[in-house]
Amino acid sequence: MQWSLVIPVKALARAKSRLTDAAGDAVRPGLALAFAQDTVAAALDCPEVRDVAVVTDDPLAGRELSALGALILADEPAGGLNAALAHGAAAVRFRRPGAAVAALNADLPALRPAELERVLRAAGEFPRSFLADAAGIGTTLLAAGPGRELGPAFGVDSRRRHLASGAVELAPGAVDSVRQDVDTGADLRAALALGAGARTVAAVGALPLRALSSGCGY
Ligand SMILES: Nc1nc2c(ncn2[C@@H]2O[C@H](COP(=O)(O)OP(=O)(O)OP(=O)(O)O)[C@@H](O)[C@H]2O)c(=O)[nH]1
Ligand SMILES: C=C(OP(=O)(O)O)C(=O)O
Repeated sequence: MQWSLVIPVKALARAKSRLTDAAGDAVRPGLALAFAQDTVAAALDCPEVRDVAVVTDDPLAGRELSALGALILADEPAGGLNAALAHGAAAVRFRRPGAAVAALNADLPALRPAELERVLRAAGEFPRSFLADAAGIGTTLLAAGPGRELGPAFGVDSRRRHLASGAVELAPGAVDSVRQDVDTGADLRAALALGAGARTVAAVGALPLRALSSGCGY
């Protein structure tokens, strides 16, 4: 089954606030953009992915992610992450009513196409399913097969909410790169250890050395 991915990207100036100690205001927007670029590029390289729609109002993110091949949708109705995802899924299905749709976070800089392929193949077995994040508390991917509502409930403790909503928790092996979202300096070190994409590696190269030491407060 081929999937349409919906990837939400918050305005870069406000994104990744939990990385503030590791990366100050001057570099954090560039880091958030690099995460999104590496996520979208890897997603578009995955054979199970038909297309990628990015929901964002950020002009720079829109230009850069469009250049990679993503369709850019307005961040409507300006009601936060879950409203943006519901809007994105509806827009995808307006164009192709039978689409299988999956929401994927934009902060997966180590994402590998082959690992995303394993997750999406597993998702194809269920009407609605999700993948928990590396911390085991959140969600990095929520999938809805043809004819099923996405029903996004991302945010703090979303693993529990997605389970309670009836979505099946996926447990494919060897998909660390799909689980490794980056919220903190420790997450960023973990993503770099897995092997982050080229844009993230370049953006991290611009950080002061202390940002990635384990004494940065995380
Ligand atoms: N389009 C859109 N995307 C959002 C919004 N809020 C969060 N996101 C995206 O949702 C995904 C998960 O975001 P979070 O990690 O919860 O938030 P964040 O802003 O990136 O990081 P924090 O500021 O540290 O919470 C990322 O891809 C964000 O860019 C929103 O209001 N609109
Ligand atoms: C939005 C989520 O991600 P984060 O852990 O980045 O807040 C989530 O896990 O539902």
